[in-house]
Amino acid sequence: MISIFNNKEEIAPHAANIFIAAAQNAIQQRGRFLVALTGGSSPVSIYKLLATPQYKTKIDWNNVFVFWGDERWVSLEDARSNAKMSYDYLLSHVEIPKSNIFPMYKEGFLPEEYALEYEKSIKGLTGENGQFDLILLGMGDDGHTASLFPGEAVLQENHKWVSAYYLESQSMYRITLTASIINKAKEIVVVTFGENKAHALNEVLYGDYNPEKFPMQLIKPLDGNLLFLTDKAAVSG
Ligand SMILES: O=C(O)[C@H](O)[C@@H](O)[C@H](O)[C@H](O)COP(=O)(O)O
Repeated sequence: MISIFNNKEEIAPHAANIFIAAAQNAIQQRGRFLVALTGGSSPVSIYKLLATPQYKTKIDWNNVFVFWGDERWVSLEDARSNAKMSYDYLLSHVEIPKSNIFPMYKEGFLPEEYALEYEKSIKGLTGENGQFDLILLGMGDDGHTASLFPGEAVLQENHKWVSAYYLESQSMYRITLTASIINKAKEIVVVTFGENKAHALNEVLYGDYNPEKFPMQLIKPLDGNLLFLTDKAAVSG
């Protein structure tokens, strides 16, 4: 499903309300809310909103468990860290136990080793079913999502839930949830807007199936819901 807003400012309250509803339902039904956050610039206004008293008091943060969809393999203080961004705008402003937060980086680990650890951490909460209550994703201008980049071997990963690899084009390691675990989620919300996304979004939604070129096409929940939150500029292509 796709919801098209007039502009990006209208997206944030809608996304924040989806987050709150998903958290309240999950906590009511299963006693905890398991969410994967996204990096990029698109979620910033959503995180800021969730950190305001009006929104944050609607969630029992003690029962929220935070993971990420992907990460640049950089320290948690690095300006490129998705975890840092999420702390700066959201996690530092809510009463969430530190032990409920699972950044996709750990000092002293190799990225591939930590990918295995990260998968274990997810299994520790979900068991073998691997079901997140909510996964937030963004989409790059090239149609990548999380760190599922066009043409990379990780696109074919059907077994591992978490994978780390060296991304030549950015000269850095990336660590990412794979499509196989993302697609197990109850709810997947893709936040992407602006005219730069128009070409990729059009291909992802209406083009031929070619996930090697537009990896976002791999995101097809097995049993859950997929929602795109976008603006008019991104559907103008
Ligand atoms: O940057 C990241 O951490 C994510 O890996 C990436 O998938 C991101 O969501 C897109 O690149 C969109 O980024 P923008 O929201 O900045 O357009």
